[in-house]
Amino acid sequence: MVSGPTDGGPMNGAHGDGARGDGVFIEVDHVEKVFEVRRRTGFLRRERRQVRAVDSISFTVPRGEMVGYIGPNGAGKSTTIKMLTGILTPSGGRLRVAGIDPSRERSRLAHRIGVVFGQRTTLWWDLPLIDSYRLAHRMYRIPDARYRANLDRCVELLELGALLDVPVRQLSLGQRMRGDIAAALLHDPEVLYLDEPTIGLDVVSKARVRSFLRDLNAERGTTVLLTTHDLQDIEQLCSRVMVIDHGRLMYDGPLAGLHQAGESERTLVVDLERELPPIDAPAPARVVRVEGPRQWVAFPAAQSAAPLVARIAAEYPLVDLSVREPDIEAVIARMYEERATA
Ligand SMILES: Nc1ncnc2c1ncn2[C@@H]1O[C@H](COP(=O)(O)OP(=O)(O)OP(=O)(O)O)[C@@H](O)[C@H]1O
Repeated sequence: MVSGPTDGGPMNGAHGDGARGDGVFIEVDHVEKVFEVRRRTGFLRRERRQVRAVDSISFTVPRGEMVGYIGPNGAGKSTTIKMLTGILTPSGGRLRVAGIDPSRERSRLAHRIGVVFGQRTTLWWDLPLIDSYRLAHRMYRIPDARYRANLDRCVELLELGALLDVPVRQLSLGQRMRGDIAAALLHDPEVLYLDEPTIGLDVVSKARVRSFLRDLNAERGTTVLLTTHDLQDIEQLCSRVMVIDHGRLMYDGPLAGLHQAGESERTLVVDLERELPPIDAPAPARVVRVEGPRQWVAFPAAQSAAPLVARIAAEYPLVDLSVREPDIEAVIARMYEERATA
């Protein structure tokens, strides 16, 4: 990560090979992963079943982009990341990272990628944090000057100075996560896969991790693929988001477009002078909640609020009103619901 563009580091395409001429760094073309699962169904009986964890997914990621990869539990996110790192071999389709087929040349690729799994650590549990970094130094054969520069920068930006001599098992979750992120970056990876990097962190630690990732991407052009259940991670870091469900890509585009894709709604929060029966709103607008004199009227996000506001103001004893934009959680929940009932 931390090599500057002038010190001969790998940033700015200095690797030369790999990324296509058009800047595409990750290529996923109709990739599938099918697991064979055996289930006991009786005393000596076993049933074989296939789980299609990833179902003909295609996308490309250009160098330097930060992309969110989201979906409900069991959607196929981790399986995709495991195929991108070469841990798993696809059952079908074509996959390239920096021009490398991950499962065929896993160790060659390992020098160019960094991986952080929020729920597991790659650090040595009983050893002081610094020992895991020394090990990575040797394992990845990082040149001494580069290692020192990268470590110094990570220590400074992730505030690890006081933690280097502390055994990993004594670190808090947030401290360990920052330690893990540093470990993944010491060898200057061009792409960083982050699987739930802010899970379980408090607000301050989340902010610190997000700000570090933003800087890393802006300064070093590191490509980032981010899997998370925390949609604020996506809102604050990614201009593009991919939504996966049941192994299929449901949406790939800018965050703003998700609202449209989810056919989301806005809500008019209406304060009346007194408690009244639900407002008679013209369809498709409708009252979705009533609490004393306050009522919530949902209407399509693409529609102007003005006619609805004018009508309510003319027909009801209005005290105050405000319009609430849909939050991304609601939009995505709606997308999942629609798919489940389709
Ligand atoms: N090694 C495996 N053997 C059999 N089935 C598996 C295996 N790994 C994953 N699966 C199944 O594949 C599907 C996708 O799992 P995956 O872990 O990729 O989902 P995910 O989106 O990462 O979920 P989560 O958010 O819960 O981590 C699930 O149905 C899961 O049970």
